[in-house]
Formats: sequence, C-alpha cells, structure tokens
Amino acid sequence: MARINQTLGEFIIENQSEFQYSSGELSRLINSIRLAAKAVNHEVNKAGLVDITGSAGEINTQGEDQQKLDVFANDTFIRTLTNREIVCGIASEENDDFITIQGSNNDHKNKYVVLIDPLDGSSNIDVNVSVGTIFSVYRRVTPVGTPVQLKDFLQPGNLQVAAGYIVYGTSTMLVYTTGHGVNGFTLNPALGTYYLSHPNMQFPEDGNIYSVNEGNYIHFPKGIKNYIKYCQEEEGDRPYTSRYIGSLVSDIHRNMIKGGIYMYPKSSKANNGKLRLLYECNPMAFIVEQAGGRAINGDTRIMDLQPTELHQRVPFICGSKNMVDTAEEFYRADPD
Ligand SMILES: O=P(O)(O)OC[C@H]1O[C@](O)(COP(=O)(O)O)[C@@H](O)[C@@H]1O
Ligand SMILES: [Mg+2]
Ligand SMILES: [Mg+2]
Repeated sequence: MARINQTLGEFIIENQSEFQYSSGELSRLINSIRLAAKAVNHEVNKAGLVDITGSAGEINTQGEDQQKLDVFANDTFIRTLTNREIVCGIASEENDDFITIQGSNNDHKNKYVVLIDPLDGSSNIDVNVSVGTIFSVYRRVTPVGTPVQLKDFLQPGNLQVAAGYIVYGTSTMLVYTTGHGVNGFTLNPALGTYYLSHPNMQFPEDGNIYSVNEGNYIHFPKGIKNYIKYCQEEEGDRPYTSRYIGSLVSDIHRNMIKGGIYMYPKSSKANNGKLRLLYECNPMAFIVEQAGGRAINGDTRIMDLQPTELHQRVPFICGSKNMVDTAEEFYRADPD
C-alpha cells in the first residue's frame, strides 16, 4: 500500500510482487535509473556554468546538435545500467545503433532492454527551463544467453514492462509505472532521497490547457487546425489556455496534474511529426494511459503501433481522455 513520504527504495521493494516476472531485476533496474538521475540532476542544476553549457560539438543520428548535457546524461545512464548487470541492451536517442551489453561473464544472461531519451527538451538546457529524461523497458524476445537483437527493441508499446520519466524542474521528480498505476517521487536534494509525493497519479478526464507549437500552425492538417480553433473559441469552458514549454516531459507532466492535451502532429514539413516512437512516445503513452488518459497518433493508439526503425518518428497527441477524444474527431474529419 503506497504511503505518502515512503522512500522510492521502500516503494520498489514493497511493490515488487506486483510485477509478474518479479525476480528483483526490475527493481534493481529502476534503482539504477534512480541513481543515474541523481547524477544528472546534479549537473542540470549547474546548467549555465561554462563546463556544462552549450554544444558538445557533435551531431547525433537525428541531425541534432548534441548538447554537453545530452552527452553527459547519455554516458551516465548507459554506464550505470551496464555496471549493474541487469540489461542485455540499450538504445538511446544519442546513439545511432543499439548497444549490446554482454555482461561481465560475456554470457548475455540479462533479460531486459532499455530505450532512453537521456535528456529531453535539450533546447531548454541553457535557458534555465525544465528538462527531463524518458525511459522505456521491455523483456527481451530473443533467447537469454544470446546477443541482443534489433527485434528486442522494435516491440509495440503495449509490451512495455515499465516506463517513466524524470523531470528536472522547480524540483526533481521521478514518475514511473510497471503497469499498476503511476506514482511520482520527489527528490529531497539535501538528503539525496526520493519520497512518494504523488501516489496513484490520475489524468483528469477533462482540462483547459492545450500544448502545441503554434509556430507550425499553417503546416498542420486541417483537422488539427480546426481543433486548435475549437480550443480558442469563446464557448462553454473555452477558450482553453495555451501552455507550451517545449520540453515534452514537462508539458505532459503539467497536463497530467492540471488536465490538458499535448500535440506534436504531423505537418506538411514533417509527415511523421518530430517525436520518436520508441523512447519518447511509447513510454509517455504508457504513463498517460496508466493514469487514465489517452495517447494516439491522430487516429491510432500509439502503443499498438508496430515499430520498424530505432529512431522512427510518429505524430503524437496525448492527455485528458475527453480532450483527446475530441481532437481525434476533428483529425479524422480532416486528416490532410
Ligand atoms: O521546438 P519544437 O519543434 O516545438 O520541439 C519541441 C519538442 O522537441 C523535443 O525537445 C525533442 O526532444 P529532445 O530534446 O530529446 O530532442 C521535445 O522535448 C519537445 O516537446
Ligand atoms: Mg526528447
Ligand atoms: Mg533528448
């Protein structure tokens, strides 16, 4: 039973039995993410100081200018997960290909793969706006004892065994699910301990916040334009309030607490939108659905999509159930 101010460590142990494969590995995995997130949090809090600010001078596989914090966070999560002998493979936004973790005995005995967006909202690092980390966990489909393969990563979101995010904002929170609801833990920086502050998080069925980069408005499908107009009309509980941080984790976290809808739709400039299915949309969709919300690409449940590539992008609409239902109606009426 979740208790306010229970530590994350206690919660993980006390809820281990909920997990159908509970052999302690998943607990150790979540614990590793907790540990790495503390190290990243420490660096994020220094953003602005010379040694951690700005570009790392490399371009990642997405053609993005890697920030120093992207690289630091990537190295920290990969090292922490590798050293704890719990994963057989890692895929990251910052690495072209997946990484095979054979284990200290070179026996490929581990059962889990992790997909990660080590630093989400990179464009906000140097302007002191909240950023995040996103993670998704699957059991491998290839036999234990053999090297991990691409198909271990290209699993539909509905097979995730755990997912979550860390938001580095006014406080640092780790929010995750193993398919039994969503719980949020706030870091007490003085003690370095996460405490249960948001038990059993629920996405309000309705809200009055819409989050979309309206700078792309003219390129959106007609249905999405119509929905944005609907949000802005003087009618009933509308107009809604427009809020857009430009960090996926932070925009969805706010909407989950207050009620709202987040959209990064397809556009005439980007037919699949911008966000990556495997380490942005699937894990956030798992969280949103476990909290009672919905997540679609416009007309299909995100977690039912069959991935085909490691870094593929998909249009993404998620949030309060009734708001996503309405957005879907508008989109289906005019999808182009
Ligand atoms: O600036 P845009 O086009 O609105 O894009 C913002 C979106 O891009 C992202 O920054 C992409 O994530 P990364 O920072 O991890 O690459 C999301 O966090 C955010 O929602
Ligand atoms: Mg991201
Ligand atoms: Mg990123």
